[in-house]
Amino acid sequence: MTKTFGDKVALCDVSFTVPSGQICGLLGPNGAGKTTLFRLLMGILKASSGELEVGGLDAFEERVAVKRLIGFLPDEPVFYSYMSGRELLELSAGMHGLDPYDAMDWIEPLARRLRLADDLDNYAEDFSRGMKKKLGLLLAMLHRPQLLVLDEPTNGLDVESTHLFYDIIEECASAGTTVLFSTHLMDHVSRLCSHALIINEGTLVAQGALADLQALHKVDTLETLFLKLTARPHQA
Ligand SMILES: Nc1ncnc2c1ncn2[C@@H]1O[C@H](COP(=O)(O)OP(=O)(O)OP(=O)(O)O)[C@@H](O)[C@H]1O
Repeated sequence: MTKTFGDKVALCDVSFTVPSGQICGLLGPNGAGKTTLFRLLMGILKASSGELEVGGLDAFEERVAVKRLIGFLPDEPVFYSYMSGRELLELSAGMHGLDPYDAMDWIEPLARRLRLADDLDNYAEDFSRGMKKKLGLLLAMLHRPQLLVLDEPTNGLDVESTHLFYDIIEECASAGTTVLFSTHLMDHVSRLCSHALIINEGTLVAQGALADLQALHKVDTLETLFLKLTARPHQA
């Protein structure tokens, strides 16, 4: 699958699979194409050539159905300014055809674990960056999607919240949810993920189980592997 913006090739012949029920880290330097890949997965963008499927459905042509399979946390979640966190969750539940009371019964314990429950009745626009990320995760998980797609999920989270966030993601994966998340934090991927995709300048340079990738490239750490596969010449 290839995605161009005018003359710019953002993703070039990228072909990948995310193993079901696993946590997969999407890594790449700034501008590598990670957010573009997520926007293609969500049907926000259309591939310039090739295909991208989610659960056997075309990510663009069948994007309404695909959105039922995916929970997406954008890097910078944006909310309606006049709605509280709770109202946003209830609205989202309705859009997914869920009973809002049942949905809140399932999501409120998670809000409590993330220390967000006491703020749910405040306007989401007034939330701090980390609080917006937490609400974004709850919105992504609300309809119990098969695939969680998280764009730099721990950006803006404090240390304790990062641990709580990852605990929840690991529980989702244990329950069968597939997780794909982008980050620049190699140690987080090493700790959390079984698999990784590495993109460099729009090209997929590695994909597979972390242990296999490190053995294949004869490196001890993911960071060394990343630096090896994404080395670029200095700018003049
Ligand atoms: N709408 C667009 N129009 C033109 N170019 C774009 C557009 N969206 C992305 N690009 C370009 O595509 C490339 C990939 O961008 P993308 O945002 O996917 O990178 P990224 O890996 O998410 O980067 P970062 O780690 O900095 O968030 C960049 O060169 C970017 O400038």
